Amino acid sequence: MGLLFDIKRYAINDGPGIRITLFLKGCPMSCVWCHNPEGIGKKPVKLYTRKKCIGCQTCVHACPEGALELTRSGIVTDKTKCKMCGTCVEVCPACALEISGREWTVNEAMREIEKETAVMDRSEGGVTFCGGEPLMQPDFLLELLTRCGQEDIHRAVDTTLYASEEVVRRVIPLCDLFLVDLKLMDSEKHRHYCGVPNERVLENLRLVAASDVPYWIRIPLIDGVNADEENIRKSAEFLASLPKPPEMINLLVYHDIGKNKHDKLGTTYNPHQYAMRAPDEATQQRCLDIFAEHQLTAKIGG
Ligand SMILES: C[S@@+](CC[C@H](N)C(=O)[O-])C[C@H]1O[C@@H](n2cnc3c(N)ncnc32)[C@H](O)[C@@H]1O
Ligand code: SF4
Ligand code: SF4
Repeated sequence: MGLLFDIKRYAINDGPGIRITLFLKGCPMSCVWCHNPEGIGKKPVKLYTRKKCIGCQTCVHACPEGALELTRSGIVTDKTKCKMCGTCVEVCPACALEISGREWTVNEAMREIEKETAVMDRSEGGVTFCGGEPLMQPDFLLELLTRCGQEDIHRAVDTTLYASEEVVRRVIPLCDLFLVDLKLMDSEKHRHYCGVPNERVLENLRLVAASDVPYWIRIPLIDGVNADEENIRKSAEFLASLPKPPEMINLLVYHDIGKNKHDKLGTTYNPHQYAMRAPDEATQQRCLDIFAEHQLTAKIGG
């Protein structure tokens, strides 16, 4: 069994071709900009969309735990009482409540993947395992990778590589492409913004680069955090020093989609008020030029 919080079909930015992307729940990092904050915790979470709520209180009366209350700011869930049974979600006439994260068997997940076989074949696409951090559920991931391999489905793993060396070594022979995030080269800053240092990421990236499996690098490009000349130059130098360069570097321009998700979770986006902005075109071009100076292929976008 594994915990998924989303499945995206017809994905065109998660690797080559048209893909189905499975989002595995749980992440050891907590990047302040994360656009999937509902995927960070290891357990299911409830999302509430205030603007959809009509205030009927059907959920309040239906909840067997008495965990819900209608307040001036809408429905509030007492997390100490809520057992995530989903009763409120089922009865809500306005679809204002949803639970993100449910258990899937490997067979169930494979059936979803197999539904996309024709599209994947036509477009030379495949399946991408994303998250959260897919390496946080290694047994589930390894089983799915094995099964997809048996069916000749192209497999990409979108990861921070923040995992044990043993897990990375087990994933390498079962994966056709790694999409690896390189968020910040300075380990202290990495810890500051993402909650953990980066040494393990860099060590595991050396392992991947020394293997036969191709990899792409993804950098969420954020002015005020990592789009400065020093960080981009250090990233380029590090990548150029690896046994095998990345096939592609995707610079993912910062967006604040996570804000809306935090509103639905009842949590605070960017609580420390860090200055985070999308870099302007001149900065984006400067970053591309630095990678080009190091004979590395980079582009804006996924
Ligand atoms: C949500 S992450 C999940 C995979 C893995 N945990 C990771 O971070 O690489 C998927 C991709 O979205 C990117 N991303 C997350 N938040 C973003 C944001 N606010 N703006 C741009 N890219 C973002 C990450 O850098 C990563 O490449
Ligand atoms: S590592 Fe990825 S999923 Fe985890 S918090 Fe950072 S961006 Fe989000
Ligand atoms: S049942 Fe849905 S619409 Fe009615 S109060 Fe609860 S969340 Fe709002």
